[in-house]
Amino acid sequence: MTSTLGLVLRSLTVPLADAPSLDAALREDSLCWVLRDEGMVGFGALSEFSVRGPERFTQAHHWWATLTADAVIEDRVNLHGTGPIAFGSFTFSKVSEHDSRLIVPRLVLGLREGSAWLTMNSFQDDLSEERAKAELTEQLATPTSEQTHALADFELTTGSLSEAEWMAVVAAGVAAINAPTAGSRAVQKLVLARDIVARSAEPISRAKVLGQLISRYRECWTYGVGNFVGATPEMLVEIQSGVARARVLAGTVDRAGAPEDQDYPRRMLMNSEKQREEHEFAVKSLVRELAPFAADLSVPREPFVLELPNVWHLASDVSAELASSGDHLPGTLALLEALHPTAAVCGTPRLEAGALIRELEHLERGPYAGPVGWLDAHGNGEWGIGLRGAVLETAHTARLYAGCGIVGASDPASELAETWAKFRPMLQALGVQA
Ligand SMILES: C=C(O[C@@H]1C=C(C(=O)O)C=C[C@H]1O)C(=O)O
Repeated sequence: MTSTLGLVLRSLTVPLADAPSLDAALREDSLCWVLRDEGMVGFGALSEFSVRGPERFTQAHHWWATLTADAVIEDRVNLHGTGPIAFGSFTFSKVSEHDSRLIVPRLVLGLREGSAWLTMNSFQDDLSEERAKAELTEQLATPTSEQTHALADFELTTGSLSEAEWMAVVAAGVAAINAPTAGSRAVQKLVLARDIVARSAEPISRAKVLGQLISRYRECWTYGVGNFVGATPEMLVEIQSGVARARVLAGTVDRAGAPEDQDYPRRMLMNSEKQREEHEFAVKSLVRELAPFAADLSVPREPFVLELPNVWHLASDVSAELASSGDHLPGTLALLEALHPTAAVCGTPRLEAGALIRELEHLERGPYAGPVGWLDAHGNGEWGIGLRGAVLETAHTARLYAGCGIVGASDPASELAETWAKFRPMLQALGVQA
């Protein structure tokens, strides 16, 4: 943990003409949050807060609130993401041995609505437009890895469980759903995940991996916070000017080998009782947790089919006007704490599903399926669910995670196949697969 007691955060945001594209700006250790070429890339860590345990959101909130309370901010751009921001990643589990963290970069290059900006943060009185631009030029001059994106030489191994063991876990989950034990509330949906490990002969280029994800997964938020990288299609919550938006996903069909038939995804998702049920659980759980914070909540009657390069998902975009108590809107981190984990990554009911995951899954999820994103000093931010990602454990090793919603009608072999479809974005970005 870095103590920032007594330090005054200063932040300057200036418009930037001739900005490089965000993927071209990525260096090996950049922070990243990009959707369709827009978003933010951060350089350097001015200040970082690391935390573990059940109070991780509250403690992170206090750190950020203290740091920004007396901040001296000059924002000449005023867009979503300008001013001082912190990138962050929180573990799925409150008992995880991985750190949750917030990182305030020294520099942020941002692009939104066609406008580019540069933010410089400091604890000294040394901010100026010239200095910020000079530091960006210096950052961009540092080379990224020479590794070209050819199919690299990788060895893939299973992580904590073999495929057969994981299918047995899914079968146990299905059995628990179909024959609930007396005395506890029955689990109706459960999300079970697994991990695989990719070892590369060559050092993995984090910048290239992120670049691949940005260019291939245009409907996904490509994130890079510390050693956690990926491209998630699921928005836990975006908060902008008092409005919260979420994109809830659940229900998946693999596109690999799918028939050409245009109607196939709709038929497989919209007309499938199992998929619709899984989706319903996820939407309901989000709405239930969001409702206490909302003055007005808008929930679509029907989901839509979201097309990604690897899979189709059932998707629902929910939005809410946040209710203020006094003159305060709920803090971003308070909202995250309430919404996480949704039934898209945990299950229904949440407590019982969580207990069953701990009992059955045999996986340290780390940051996988936890919130990942950024927040500003005014309560705005974007927090995706950390899916379709990997932890770059060493220069040569990536641990990939994927999970599936399990209901009473789930089949272990189909769920195993679904995890492979969900590993695909990272496998392709690493160069393990074409
Ligand atoms: C759990 C994951 O994805 C979640 C589970 C889904 C499903 O079971 O259909 C779909 C989207 C996500 O909400 C994952 O990608 O690892």
